[in-house]
Amino acid sequence: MASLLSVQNVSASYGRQRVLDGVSLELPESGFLALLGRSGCGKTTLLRVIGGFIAPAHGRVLIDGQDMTSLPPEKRPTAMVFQSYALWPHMTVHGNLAYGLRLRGMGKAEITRRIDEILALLQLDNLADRNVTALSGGQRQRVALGRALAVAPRLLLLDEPLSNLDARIRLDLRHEIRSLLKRLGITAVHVTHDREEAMVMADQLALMNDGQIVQFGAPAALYDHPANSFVADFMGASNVITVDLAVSGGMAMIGGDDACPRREIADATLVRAASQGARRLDIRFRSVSARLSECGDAKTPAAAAAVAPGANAGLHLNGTIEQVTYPGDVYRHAVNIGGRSVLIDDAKRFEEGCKVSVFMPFGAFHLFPRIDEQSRAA
Ligand SMILES: Nc1ncnc2c1ncn2[C@@H]1O[C@H](COP(=O)(O)OP(=O)(O)OP(=O)(O)O)[C@@H](O)[C@H]1O
Repeated sequence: MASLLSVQNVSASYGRQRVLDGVSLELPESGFLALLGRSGCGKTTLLRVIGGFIAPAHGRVLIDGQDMTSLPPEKRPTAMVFQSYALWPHMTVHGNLAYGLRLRGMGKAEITRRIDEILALLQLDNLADRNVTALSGGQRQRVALGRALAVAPRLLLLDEPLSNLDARIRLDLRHEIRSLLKRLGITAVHVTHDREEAMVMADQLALMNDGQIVQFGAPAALYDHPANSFVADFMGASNVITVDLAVSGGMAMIGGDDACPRREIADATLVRAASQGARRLDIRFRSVSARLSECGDAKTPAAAAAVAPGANAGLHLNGTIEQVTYPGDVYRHAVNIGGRSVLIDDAKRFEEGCKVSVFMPFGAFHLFPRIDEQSRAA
């Protein structure tokens, strides 16, 4: 399918600070892309380059195959929704919706028809004559969205539109915006640093770090198959244990200390990495992915099998409970494994100081071999 939006090798700087570094992406018609990443990684700058508010130092932005790179925002078929709403405070809802249409020289009758449509679509009909300063945050953001949709853009740009709203309204609006855009077949790029928001709203994620896209793909692809340790961490696998890695007889050997008893793993990627000089391995996992059992229990095969069917179908690590909290539904345990503290959720409460066995089934954790610079150079 031809791309509606094509960003080609874009770099941008503020003065001497390079903020985008060779960013490329493609988005098909009706696609919903979230630019995701920590504060300062360059998401908003990329959105502004797409909208024409910032000129890139290198690269091109194409919409429907047309080069937009040197066009100002008003000449692009885009509309932006800002975090701050950016509504005219002295105008009514109707006045705000009409503003952009008048600027575009649209006739009065057509403006009225278009606005009635938008008011109905966003369930703002009964607020048309109200001044926008007398609206709630959620209503204001709906007006801002309506104003952007009224000009029928080819591409809608959303700059953290939900971040000023309270948590409950944010959850509702996520679904409302996604289903509205899908119904209208609108193509959109959405900036957020909220992983869950990006995952539930967008079809595609571009996870950014330091001015580059580190992984691009469907939410499930980034969640289940993170390309590297950074992506895994951002996608919620924030627990990390580092163990030794070696290769022996064509098998990868991991661990070899009290926290991680030595064991073989038949994994071609690990064997290759170990052969290429990786000596350490980061094991990343989510708090919900591991199960705890008391060390005494886990030593008996029956107890281990009760923890997970097929005791060999995963990894066992040894740790000590440092702290227990109850965020709701499950107990959250801070567990010390080989000097590293990780968080593990379990329906059962394990007391502080208790020695535990931590079981992680295969598929529930991610392995990232570390190749240090010396072995890489060799
Ligand atoms: N107008 C500006 N002048 C100078 N530096 C800027 C300007 N705007 C942003 N920056 C810097 O550029 C970098 C990227 O900023 P950008 O706003 O694109 O990040 P972001 O990922 O959208 O962050 P956030 O989630 O906090 O909005 C940051 O280091 C920021 O401080």
